[in-house]
Amino acid sequence: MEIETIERQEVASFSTVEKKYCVKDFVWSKEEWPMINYNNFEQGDDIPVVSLSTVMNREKGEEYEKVCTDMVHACEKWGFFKLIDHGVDSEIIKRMVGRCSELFDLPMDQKMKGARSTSLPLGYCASNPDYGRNLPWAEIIQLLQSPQQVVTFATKVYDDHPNPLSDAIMDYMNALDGLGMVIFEMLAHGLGLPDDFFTKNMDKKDETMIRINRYPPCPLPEKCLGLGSHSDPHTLTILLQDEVGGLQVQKSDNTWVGIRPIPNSFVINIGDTLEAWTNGRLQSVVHRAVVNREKKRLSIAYFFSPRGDAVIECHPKLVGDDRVNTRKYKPFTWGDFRKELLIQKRVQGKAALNRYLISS
Ligand SMILES: O=C(O)CCC(=O)C(=O)O
Ligand SMILES: [Fe+2]
Repeated sequence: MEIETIERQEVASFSTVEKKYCVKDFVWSKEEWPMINYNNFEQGDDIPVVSLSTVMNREKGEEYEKVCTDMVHACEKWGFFKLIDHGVDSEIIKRMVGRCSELFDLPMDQKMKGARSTSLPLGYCASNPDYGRNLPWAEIIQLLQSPQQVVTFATKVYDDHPNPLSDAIMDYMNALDGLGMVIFEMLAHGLGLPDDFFTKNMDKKDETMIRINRYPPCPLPEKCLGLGSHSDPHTLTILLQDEVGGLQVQKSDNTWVGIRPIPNSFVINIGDTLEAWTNGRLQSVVHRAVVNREKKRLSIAYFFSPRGDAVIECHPKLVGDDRVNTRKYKPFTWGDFRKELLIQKRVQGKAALNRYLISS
């Protein structure tokens, strides 16, 4: 089929009663067209795989030290690693994936009952109209780690209470919270900081957010993106991706590499806030999601955040070591940083974090 004909097609998976989309609305500017396919993973196979099998429920010995160091090295070099043997109950994951897929398969008018409001980006959204041009080829649900908000959302969509969707989401969030605290402690330990350096700021969960992304098959994947290039602004992301593939990470030479999905694993990546908190030691790396013609894809990103009043200031141990001998970022609170993010329509690259850079 001619490209022009494809571009004129209506996109049923994103169109609502109020707004009809055609493929052309999702075409990105040329510089952003993905040059490697969703299922090209070879270049990304160097991204480290970390296993927790030898550290879960064990005394903290030599093995623990080694895995902490490996984790830190992965985050210094790549900002990303794959986590296997993570101990999260596979039933919880299966239920979460099942319930979320069911939800995305519902008719649009039912999903729109849980639509996000204009003031707060929480709830269901078909693509992301805030982007103006360059619309993401994705349906997105964003919710805070708040049982009340999750129940309200699920009840709006399904009109019933109690509800298997909200139970699945809450169980998943709670399980990932536990895993996240383990990772934060290991990163702090591997950096030579007190183990609770990060976690002591994470006692409140309501700043933590989940984003569930579903990418329908796309008739023009060479000109569209599921999610444009961005870094995650929060501290740490635990990402679950299904077996399809589509997550790509930008290397320091600006080339893109695909992350091969491994069954029963998570992808962990460092967010901007943790980069600042570690004086740039751990890298928040730009990534994106590409789409494909044949298969729908599901990914679930869980973004950890500290309390709003937590001051993001690196530990003195990370200043003046042999790598960095000055402080790179002004201290800021997560609450202030979050406010900045809400004002921006699209987070592009690391513009938000760069505001706090101390110019040298
Ligand atoms: O779908 C993916 O693999 C990436 C998702 C992502 O980067 C995000 O939600 O921030
Ligand atoms: Fe992301």
